[in-house]
Amino acid sequence: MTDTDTATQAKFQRLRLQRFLMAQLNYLITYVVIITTWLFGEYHGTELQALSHILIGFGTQAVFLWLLISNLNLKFRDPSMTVAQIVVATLLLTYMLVYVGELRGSMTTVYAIILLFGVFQLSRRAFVVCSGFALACFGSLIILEPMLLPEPAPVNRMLLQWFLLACFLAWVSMFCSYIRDLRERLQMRHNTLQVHQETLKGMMGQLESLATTDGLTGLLNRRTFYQEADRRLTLLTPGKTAGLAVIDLDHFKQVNDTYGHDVGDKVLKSFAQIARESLREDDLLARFGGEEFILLIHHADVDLLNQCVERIRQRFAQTRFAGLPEDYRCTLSAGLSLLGPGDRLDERIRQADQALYAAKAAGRNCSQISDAAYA
Ligand SMILES: Nc1nc2c(ncn2[C@@H]2O[C@H](COP(=O)(O)OP(=O)(O)OP(=O)(O)O)[C@@H](O)[C@H]2O)c(=O)[nH]1
Repeated sequence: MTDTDTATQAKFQRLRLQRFLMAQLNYLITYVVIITTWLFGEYHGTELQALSHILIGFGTQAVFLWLLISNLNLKFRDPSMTVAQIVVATLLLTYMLVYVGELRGSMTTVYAIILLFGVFQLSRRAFVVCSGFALACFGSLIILEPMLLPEPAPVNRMLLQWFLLACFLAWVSMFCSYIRDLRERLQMRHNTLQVHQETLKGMMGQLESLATTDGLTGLLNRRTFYQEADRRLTLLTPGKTAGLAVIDLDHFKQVNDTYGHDVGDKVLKSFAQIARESLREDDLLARFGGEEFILLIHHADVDLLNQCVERIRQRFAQTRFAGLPEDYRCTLSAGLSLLGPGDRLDERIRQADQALYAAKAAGRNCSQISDAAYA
């Protein structure tokens, strides 16, 4: 089970416990009714019956609480145990109604309150079955009362109460069904919104990627390079330098003209891959334009910068590209420079560019270091 699953499960368990505790208020009301009717001599049963009702109530609720706290309820098909809790509460209420005499009429509404606990959990069918069960329990009173009490209530009154309860529960069922529909619609709307939110997030990510990277090579684009390089320049501490290299593929026009633009694109993509694989994660590599690339290595001196560029140059010069003849080798030239704290980026790029021209003039497939790097 993932951490998210565990968190969700814990959240639902908390909700179930909250609902259970709320139901205890209902029980409390029935205990208060039993005790007060008994105190006022209105309770038609014995003390033992009154006590047994309260004890059964405490006992059954203790079992539910234990199941919830020990997470054993999670093993059930319905971990909320809604039907079981409704059945127990309905039976206990019926047991109480036998003995509360005149209060019976008003206390029948508690059946509806018990059913309300199932409004979000029970299916429409289960809700109707639970309502039917409540009616059957109350109906059984009409049959059993003459056997249980010496002075049973008049049958006509009992039948009328049963009929009123049936009407009331039918209304509650309809109302709960309406609430459930409303909730389902809200849930659907919420789900749709969530899907839209995910899509938007994805699109934002794509837009960001489009705005910051070069579509062909996947490297950073020129604008993002400037932003990030400027930021890194401000982080340079006195005495430290960053290495800057402008890299240009040699005779690239020839590749395009002879073997086609598609092959040229593949060479550009391969260069990006080779260069990225030859560098560390935090080295900044960007496509500067056309077949020109720019590299910034944080905390590098001339030697380190030279080593990095040489690594790329040699690997690139040894690579065979699909679409080019077997013995055709592409090469690159590079101009190197160093950046120190307080330096102007565009000025250093211009110097690296000049060094690149020098490398081209020196026969290509090599790198040159700007004199300014030694200053
Ligand atoms: N396939 C492809 N070619 C590109 C792309 N961007 C620029 N180019 C080509 O790169 C070539 C650059 O040519 P030049 O600037 O003459 O340079 P070069 O042929 O590499 O010569 P030197 O730099 O002097 O070695 C041009 O033909 C551009 O069309 C691209 O995205 N894909």
